Amino acid sequence: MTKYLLRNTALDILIRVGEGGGFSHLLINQAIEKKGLSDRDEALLTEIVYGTIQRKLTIDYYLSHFIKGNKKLDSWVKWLLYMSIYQMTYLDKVPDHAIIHESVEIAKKRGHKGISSMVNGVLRSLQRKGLPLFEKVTDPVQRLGIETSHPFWLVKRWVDMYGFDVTEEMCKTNLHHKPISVRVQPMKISREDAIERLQDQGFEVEISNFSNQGLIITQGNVLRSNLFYDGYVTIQDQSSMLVAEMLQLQEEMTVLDACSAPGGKATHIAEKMSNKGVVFAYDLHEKKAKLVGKKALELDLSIINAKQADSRDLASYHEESSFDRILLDAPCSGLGVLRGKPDIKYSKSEQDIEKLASIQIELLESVSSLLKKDGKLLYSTCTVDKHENDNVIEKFLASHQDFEVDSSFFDGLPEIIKKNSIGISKWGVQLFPQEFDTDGFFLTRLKKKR
Ligand SMILES: C[S@@+](CC[C@H](N)C(=O)[O-])C[C@H]1O[C@@H](n2cnc3c(N)ncnc32)[C@H](O)[C@@H]1O
Repeated sequence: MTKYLLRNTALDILIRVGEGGGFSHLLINQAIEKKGLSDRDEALLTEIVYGTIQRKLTIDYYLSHFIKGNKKLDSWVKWLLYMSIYQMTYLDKVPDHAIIHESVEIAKKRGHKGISSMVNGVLRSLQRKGLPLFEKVTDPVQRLGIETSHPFWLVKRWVDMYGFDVTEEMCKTNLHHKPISVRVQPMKISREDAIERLQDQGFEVEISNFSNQGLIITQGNVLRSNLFYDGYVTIQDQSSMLVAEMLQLQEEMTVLDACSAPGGKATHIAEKMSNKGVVFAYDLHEKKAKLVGKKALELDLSIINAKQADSRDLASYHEESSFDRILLDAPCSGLGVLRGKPDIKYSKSEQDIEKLASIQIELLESVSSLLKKDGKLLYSTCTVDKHENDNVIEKFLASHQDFEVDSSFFDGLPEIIKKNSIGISKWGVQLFPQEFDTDGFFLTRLKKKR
């Protein structure tokens, strides 16, 4: 594909994301499949789209110094400028004059001469004058938001919850790539053999401290390895691997995974049970529930019973006290996964967080009645927000005297977390992305006393 076409494709994706017409990771995958891109083109397309979205607010601040007044730009022109400024500022491989030339060509084809001259003028004056300084922004919270491209409300919320320093580190970490980690399917291959085979194929691999099935791939695209194709390893963030590790699973248990799609944790649970027992895996959406079944098949796990259901109504399918273990990996705002899904930081609002917190409580209330006495319930989210994490647990426990936080949960955490985590509270563990290079994630384990 020519560089011109590649940038045009990137622009199409950015415009659709900007209009709320899809998530960037899905649109990129669609484009890659449809256009059959080479590895290099795929990497550049991904870099331009993700990078531009990831830095959107910072770039908008830069742009505001070169387009004065309230000049209203068409959405496609704005994205073209964002995309061009991203490449000029953050990518060294392509010279500025080539980026400007192609942007002007795109502007000519999509618009008219006036627009292409304006694009040319803006990009050339940015090239000539250089980038404006952040020091001009005097409020530190606002400055942090602009510098790291996070919306003001979110930075302020995090500063109020966790303090300025933790927030600053988190925002900075969110701008960088996260290493890919995989989970080995232990019934098909040992971790040692998987390491050897991956290394033989040229991958660089490290062992995870979070799970004895976990590996971190520091070099190489594991999606292209035959171990991945053949279901010997599956992609999973290390923080998510902690969930099944902390559920104290045994063979022949009856387990509920109330919010299970696409099935990362349900399959891990089945592996921990050596595929003996039963895992009921539900999801609100039929299509998504099917993904869980598909994933179980890929990993040769037969004890997972994946179905569609609203887990707030599970009492109509299962009797009270029927599960040894329950996982509630709740729907959440996803503010812990901004490195992989940068669109989330612009699409979520404080009202969404309120709504999600009520759904999380409803789900907890409903599934908790299905837990056996002495059973364990693990609650987790991939977000960094007290309202959806600590506060949900606190509220639930205040009205459910028969439950408590299982104190042995904290003893069982990996040493690295026990020694270094800044997010341990009496309600559970908040992992920040900067701490262990994982997603931002919350988990805790509750126990039923009577
Ligand atoms: C965080 S994701 C689960 C990820 C999954 N546990 C895994 O490891 O692959 C939350 C899931 O909850 C589902 N969900 C949302 N509301 C639900 C409800 N009321 N009942 C059941 N599932 C629900 C969503 O469709 C989404 O797939």
